[in-house]
Amino acid sequence: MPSSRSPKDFFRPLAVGAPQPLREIPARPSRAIHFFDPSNEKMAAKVPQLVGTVDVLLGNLEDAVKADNKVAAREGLVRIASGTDFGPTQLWTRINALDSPWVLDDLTTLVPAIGDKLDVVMVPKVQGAEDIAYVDRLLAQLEARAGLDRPILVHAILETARGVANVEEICGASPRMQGLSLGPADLAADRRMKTTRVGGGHPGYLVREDPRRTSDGVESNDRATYQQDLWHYTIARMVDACAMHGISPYYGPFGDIGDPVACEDQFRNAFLLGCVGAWSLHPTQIPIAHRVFSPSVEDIRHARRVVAALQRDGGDGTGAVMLDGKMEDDASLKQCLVLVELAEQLSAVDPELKEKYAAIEVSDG
Ligand SMILES: CC(=O)SCCNC(=O)CCNC(=O)[C@H](O)C(C)(C)COP(=O)(O)OP(=O)(O)OC[C@H]1O[C@@H](n2cnc3c(N)ncnc32)[C@H](O)[C@@H]1OP(=O)(O)O
Ligand SMILES: O=CC(=O)O
Ligand SMILES: [Mg+2]
Repeated sequence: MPSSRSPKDFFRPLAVGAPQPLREIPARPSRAIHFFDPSNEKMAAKVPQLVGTVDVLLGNLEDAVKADNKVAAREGLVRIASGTDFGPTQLWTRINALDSPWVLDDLTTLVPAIGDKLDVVMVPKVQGAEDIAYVDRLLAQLEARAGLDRPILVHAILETARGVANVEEICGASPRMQGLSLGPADLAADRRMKTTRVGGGHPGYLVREDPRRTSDGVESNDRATYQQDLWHYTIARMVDACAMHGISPYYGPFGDIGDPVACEDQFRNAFLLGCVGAWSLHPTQIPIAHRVFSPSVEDIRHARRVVAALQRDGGDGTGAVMLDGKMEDDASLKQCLVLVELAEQLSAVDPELKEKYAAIEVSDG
């Protein structure tokens, strides 16, 4: 709970007439958050055909949109959102940074015009709870004036050293907080890391096998090296902070569009650590994110077998059993239920996955 508001006030609307804040953030699948620049005509033209093929479409107004195109991007997003039926696909936007000359107009334009269609506002370069408090109050005022009946949620990008230091208070700063994304490019710059990439690893960040000596005492030069994950620490902190506050963590961008293999690896590391999705910068990254952030048929089969084993003969899920030579108990059951619940949520939005998961046969034993 943030220190700036007492527990009794935490779920009160921040403006008279603003919608009631949510007590729980709905777990809507958001495996790929697909970025498009609404001022780019070619990209904008692709939005209608992307509806239904991706969990989230995000109209980006911040970095990657030229300064001269900021107004066109904002107006383009209003036009696209007004003229598109998004069906099951969520619509998000990334507004400009809170210290930029554009952000006030971003919010005061978007909320009255398309606030009823916007699910989530992504706020870049969040430094602390005070940034969320500012957006929270302003959104409440704008929602009240626009007569909106549901609150727009807020997603923070973790891309400054101070933001990382304050990650727990950011996650708990408002009932609007929906999630956090890692912003590896800005974070690297802010931390003065010596990298030049948008996410992903670096061949120089590695561990090396110890030297091996042959029987005559000569050192072998043949020592294996293993590239390490530059983002492990930050993602792990994000995951814990999000879990503690009941919101969702996401890996952010992977800039090497031409390297789908490394993109998939980076996304999978994040998935295994607890993230629910990642950004897609190019249409080719959508299927990668959907594949990675959907549990495999094998994982769901195993998870269902564990659930069945612990609930067999009226079992209540407690105790220990042996399955395939391994001990399963209350704790492994809970892990399996995470996967089973995710499969159910994904089945509700993805007919292909629904069919695959439904076809899984769970054998006894
Ligand atoms: C660090 C950060 O902040 S990351 C987040 C901010 N960055 C972004 O949002 C980047 C978004 N993506 C892009 O700008 C582009 O994909 C780029 C610059 C990376 C590559 O663009 P291009 O060189 O045009 O890619 P490419 O030639 O492969 O595009 C093929 C087609 O897909 C379209 N396309 C490319 N990216 C997208 C996209 N994100 N959404 C929809 N359509 C897209 C192109 O317009 C092109 O259309 P066409 O066939 O009608 O000509
Ligand atoms: O905004 C994203 C980043 O990596 O920076
Ligand atoms: Mg950034």
